[in-house]
Amino acid sequence: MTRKEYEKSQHEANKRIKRLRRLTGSAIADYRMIEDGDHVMVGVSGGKDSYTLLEILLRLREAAPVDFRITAVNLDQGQPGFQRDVIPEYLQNRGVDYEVVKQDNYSVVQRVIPDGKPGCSLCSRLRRGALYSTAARVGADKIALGHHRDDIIETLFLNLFFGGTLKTMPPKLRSDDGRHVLIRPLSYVKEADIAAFAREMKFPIISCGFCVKYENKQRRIIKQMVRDWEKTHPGRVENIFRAMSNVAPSHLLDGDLFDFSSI
Ligand SMILES: Nc1ncnc2c1ncn2[C@@H]1O[C@H](COP(=O)(O)OP(=O)(O)OP(=O)(O)O)[C@@H](O)[C@H]1O
Repeated sequence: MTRKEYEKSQHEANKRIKRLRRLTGSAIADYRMIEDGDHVMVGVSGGKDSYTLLEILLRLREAAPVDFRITAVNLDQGQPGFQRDVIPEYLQNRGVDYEVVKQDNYSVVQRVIPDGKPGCSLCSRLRRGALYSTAARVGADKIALGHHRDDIIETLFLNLFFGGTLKTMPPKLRSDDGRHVLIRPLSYVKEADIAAFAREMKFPIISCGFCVKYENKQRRIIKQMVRDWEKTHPGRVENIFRAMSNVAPSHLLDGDLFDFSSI
């Protein structure tokens, strides 16, 4: 790499960090995700998204006007080959309070889901349950997950194409039993920025044996569709994302959202 190329890449990296902080800060503010005195439990899976989430939250906390506590939690789901020492070692070195929780979801998914079928929804339900009970035990009032802008767009299309419903992953959600609040501080951040940041930070990424074996192929197809659009139709994906916060119930067909009979 020439000196000029090096300087350019440093400049890009600095801009990216600023963008990640700015977009995460905006999402937190727009949806009032974190308030003074909150205890935020960050789910860390060993993937690029949750390492990035944790790092950005730690940096924002240093400069934030509000005081909040962070506890990182890794759920060890018992999948074979899972490199269970990698995450605790990283968290220890980064100086973060953390817990590792063991729950053998792998055996449950293996028993219930035939090989080759997507196990993601069962897997995430089991994981969600374990994260909720851990949050209750450690006294966390918010649970932060590493989903990002692209996850939100893909989920919109998955629901549209296969669920016949117009919905996605919200940036903030109260659990069905009302006891927990999930937050997605990376909601405005593009996956490509996260991937580049994770490379620059050299996070010790470990793969989730689950997702490889029980992958949702439709999500992969939709991800590719969205990526193709980014190349062939610049601005289209941005518009789709903007549309989700610019909804006109009177120009849709759901009588529960708009009282058409009153017209
Ligand atoms: N084993 C786990 N322990 C703790 N939190 C988890 C675990 N698996 C997933 N999560 C949380 O749920 C989020 C979404 O999980 P998902 O499996 O969809 O992973 P992903 O989109 O590939 O993200 P990542 O890159 O962080 O793995 C993660 O970003 C993380 O915050």
